[in-house]
Amino acid sequence: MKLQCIHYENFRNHRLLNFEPSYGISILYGPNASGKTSILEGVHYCALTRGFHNALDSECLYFSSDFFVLESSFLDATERATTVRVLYTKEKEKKIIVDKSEIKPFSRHIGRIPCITFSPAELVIVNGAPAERRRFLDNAICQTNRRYLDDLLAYKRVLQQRNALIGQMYEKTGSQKEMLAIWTDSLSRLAASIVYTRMQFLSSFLPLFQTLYQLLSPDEHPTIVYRCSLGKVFHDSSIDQLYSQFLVKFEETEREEILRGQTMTGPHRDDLLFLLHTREIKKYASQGQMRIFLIALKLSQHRLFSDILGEKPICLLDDLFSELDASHSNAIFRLLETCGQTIITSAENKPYSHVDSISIESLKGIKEM
Ligand SMILES: Nc1ncnc2c1ncn2[C@@H]1O[C@H](COP(=O)(O)OP(=O)(O)OP(=O)(O)O)[C@@H](O)[C@H]1O
Repeated sequence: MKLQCIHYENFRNHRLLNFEPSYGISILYGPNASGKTSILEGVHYCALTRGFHNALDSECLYFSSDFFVLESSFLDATERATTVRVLYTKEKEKKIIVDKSEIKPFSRHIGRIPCITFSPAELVIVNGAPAERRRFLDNAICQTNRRYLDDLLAYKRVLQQRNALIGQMYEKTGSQKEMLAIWTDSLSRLAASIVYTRMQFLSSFLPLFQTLYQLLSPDEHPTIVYRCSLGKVFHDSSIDQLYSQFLVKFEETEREEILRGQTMTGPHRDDLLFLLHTREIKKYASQGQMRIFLIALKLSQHRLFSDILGEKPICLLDDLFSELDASHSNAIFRLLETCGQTIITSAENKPYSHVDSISIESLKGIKEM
């Protein structure tokens, strides 16, 4: 997938701006706070319907304005063009228009413009709370598997209903018990399908990840383990086996769940363990090792998407090279040369060959700095 051009109006600090990256690797350089990250964020909106790091739409609105517009055009591997327009107004919320048709719900757009990101703020995937790793895994799967996104949305709804019910169940009544059995069954089915899909994804992802990681840091041995709140699960378990395990677990923990007023087992409680030489990375690794781990995760995601979709995702890499030594930067660069369109932001103009260096000052339009 390639971004041909994108136009920004009232988006973050850009009143009016056009950006046309090259189809290979571009380094977008400029001083701090000149709006480089905001340019990547606009592309992210057009590809994945939202800004970086759960930013609210209203936060992306140029401070004193009432609306923002992003207009972009993409070309896929068969040279078919897709135009994406994102329009946000304070009053009417956000609209996504793809090739002149409005998209609703926004989830229907996910996967159309495959894209991967790297930003220093995403280091929380490696060293933050389990929810960050679940979000990484879910986002990765959603871009290539529509059913998974539907399951996740349905799971969230059923979980809310079940939590609301067990929150009221200090005094059990017959009808509440019947309702609980219905929600538990639905939740178990969805949970089994989600855990199954996550484990399938990891079994394709892990070998790719280990190979790529060792190209970046040859003497280190990373691994990833799926930690399931069900307890021990086998990688070759079927959806039906997982479903039965969930039903048994919910039966065993019913009293405790009612006492606590919440659902204690399920994919919303699972985690990924990231290990380097069998030690948990978030407890023992250096800052540089964590960065390399994250970069390897993202590049593996890129490889996997390319294999599944037959389409190379666009790479949006914010401040990629800070805190990395020259040998790791060079190794990453060699890998990026095969990744298709890549846009890297940097405070400095990096002297790499086969790279289009773009100064943010040179972009057309009015920039507020
Ligand atoms: N909604 C908004 N309206 C106007 N300006 C904003 C808005 N949100 C953020 N900004 C400002 O836009 C500027 C550009 O931020 P951005 O993160 O894109 O810069 P950058 O070039 O990536 O900086 P750095 O090199 O320091 O990472 C910052 O000064 C930021 O405070």
